[in-house]
Amino acid sequence: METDGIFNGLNEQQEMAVTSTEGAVRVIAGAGSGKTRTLTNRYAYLVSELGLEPSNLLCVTFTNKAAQEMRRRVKKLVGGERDTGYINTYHGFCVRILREDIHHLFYPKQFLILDTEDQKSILREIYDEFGLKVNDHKFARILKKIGELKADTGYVYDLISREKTIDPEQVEEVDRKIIVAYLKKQRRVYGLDFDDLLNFTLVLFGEYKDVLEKWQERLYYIQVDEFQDSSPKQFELIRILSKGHGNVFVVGDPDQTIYEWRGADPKFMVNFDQWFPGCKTVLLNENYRSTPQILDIGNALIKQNKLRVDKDMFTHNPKGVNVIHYHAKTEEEEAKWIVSRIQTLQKERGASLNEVAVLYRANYLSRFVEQALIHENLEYSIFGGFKFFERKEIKDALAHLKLLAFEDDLSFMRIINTPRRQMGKKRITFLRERSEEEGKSLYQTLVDHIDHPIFNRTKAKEFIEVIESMKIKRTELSVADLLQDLLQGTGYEAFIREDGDHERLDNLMELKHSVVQYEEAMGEEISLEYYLQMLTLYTENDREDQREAVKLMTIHTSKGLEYPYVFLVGFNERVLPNERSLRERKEYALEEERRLAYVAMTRAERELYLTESEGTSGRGEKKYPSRFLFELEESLYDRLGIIEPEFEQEAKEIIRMNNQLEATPTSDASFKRGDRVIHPVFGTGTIEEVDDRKRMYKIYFEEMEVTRPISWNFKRLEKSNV
Ligand SMILES: Nc1ncnc2c1ncn2[C@@H]1O[C@H](COP(=O)(O)OP(=O)(O)OP(=O)(O)O)[C@@H](O)[C@H]1O
Repeated sequence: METDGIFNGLNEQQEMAVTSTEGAVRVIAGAGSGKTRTLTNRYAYLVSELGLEPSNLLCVTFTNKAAQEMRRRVKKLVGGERDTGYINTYHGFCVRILREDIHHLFYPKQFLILDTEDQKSILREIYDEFGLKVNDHKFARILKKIGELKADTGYVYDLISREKTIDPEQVEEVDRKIIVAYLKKQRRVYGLDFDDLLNFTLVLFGEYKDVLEKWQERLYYIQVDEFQDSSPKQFELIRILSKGHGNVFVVGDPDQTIYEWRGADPKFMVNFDQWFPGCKTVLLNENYRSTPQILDIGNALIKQNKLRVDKDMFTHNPKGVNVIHYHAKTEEEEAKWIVSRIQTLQKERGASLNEVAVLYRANYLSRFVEQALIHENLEYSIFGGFKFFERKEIKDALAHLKLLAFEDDLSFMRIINTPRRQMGKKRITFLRERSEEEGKSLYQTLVDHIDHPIFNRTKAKEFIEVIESMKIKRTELSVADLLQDLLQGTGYEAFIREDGDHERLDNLMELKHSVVQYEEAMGEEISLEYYLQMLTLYTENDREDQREAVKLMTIHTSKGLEYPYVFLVGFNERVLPNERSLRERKEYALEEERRLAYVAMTRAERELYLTESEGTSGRGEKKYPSRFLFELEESLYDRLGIIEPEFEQEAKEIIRMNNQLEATPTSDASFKRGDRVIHPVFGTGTIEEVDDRKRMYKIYFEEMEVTRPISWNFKRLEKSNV
């Protein structure tokens, strides 16, 4: 490969970044400024021009998708079948290290990797063993606590120690008991969850200098993409590894930090020279992706953030069409407009569906667009997720309705043991055999044999009672009410609530909302069968993903991607900015939400559409346009659809009120780390941590032997003299 190929089309700054191979280099690169191109070409430069082997180059990306894309591009540039395994995510790279060296920590090289579902099944076993109810100790909360424990690497030493660990039976406090039991089980199967992968690696490097030196020696050049989203531990890993040869190259855009909520800290990017004195900085501020109109609106929005360094992005791209904001009166109108616009793009611009992306803040928002697309027979696929009607909780919920309507075995099997009713394999086999002998459905067989001793100590009877009572009410109730009563009666909704996964609960709410809307749109009561038949249209699974299709995805998934035509939909207050995040993290969240809107807008190359609608949300709240729209001068976009002046007033008033709530002067920290305090309920404690972001303390309370997060706003915390 000629140097020409590598430098072809690079601008001066990009070329400087590519050829700055020695020492520490930081590239601050704005949206669409060619980060990916720069990283890829630098890698190719190291291989083709400097003659290095890929096995000496570490290239960390943020997602698996990005790693694959990078490998593909690198292969194209350098050719051949070289091992590009060190082009990887942090987790993927840690797996490689551990597969080679974890035996030092007395774990087998074939350790298991646990995903969230595995973690939950471990928890389920523990709850069963201790006879605990999920209700009191939601999985999400316990997993969060496990995550908090794993924020530090201390626990790894317990896991790898060959001494006997604490017996969970001996632990009084229930949460801690669960956590201790979790660690024990995890160790028994040699399972490592995502947090462990990094922690084990750090402990391994901390304890075994020779292992660390081997890796330091091996990795001559290190480069990291999306560096602004690195967590402290990820940064630590890079820092220690780069101590070997000192060649570390990081690329990122602080304006695109969208993972602060889970520990990313842009300070590593912004203050990089603190750790790498004398580092070189390259600024990429020419945008190659978007039209000036798109860039202007993105710039105008991101400038509202206070915690940032301005980069003055510019572009030489020719002017395009204006950005459009479409305001609809209802959600259906919004969806219909989006779809008809896509059809217009096909007709008038010759756009292919592959060139169109629909972005939204939360997964449940895909539903209304999906239905409109299906209605118009436009192919679509969901990037990084499932189509709405293919999501587990939606299929489960609908199985309740189907069971009621058809008593089919498939629906029965889906829900009989979800939530758990002790209807395991043995009892199901019993049912199956009887059902075959008697030629009846599984459900009917269960009804007929419910008094058989095998079903003692199960909750099958309660289940049947709910279904039977619903059968009686069936004709009187609307489909929406049937669904509501079924999900409540069988405990399915509570099960999802207890799981604590907000996304799944949002999806369930959205499903209910969609049934209500459907009935309203039909203008009359519809039968259950009719509704289910209509739904098969949406659940048919005969679409091939390879075909040309509109891409639907969350903004988080869209990071790093680009599309000629982008629709940012559901651009409503409470959605973007997301209400829950604002409640939890106040002004930090507001800035992160603004960055999300910025990431969404800057995905667009040629045309950008911002859409939102009036009406009510799945939670029954009135909808208003996002405050971010009002932050933008109207000259930056064309508005279609009319916002009545009174409605605008009302919207602004609501935003102002929300704003006040968010900005309610959260008091400053009155205590510092190490201070001794008295809490009216928990007693005396020591401040372990002062968290500026969440504006709270972590306090260890001695008498109860627990650590609790306490808000800075809590007024009844007093200084203790003991
Ligand atoms: N020097 C250049 N000349 C022409 N086009 C370029 C140049 N550099 C990058 N591009 C193009 O600009 C677009 C954006 O590049 P890339 O995807 O690498 O940006 P990025 O910095 O990763 O963006 P973001 O952070 O917003 O995801 C791509 O289509 C790329 O091909």
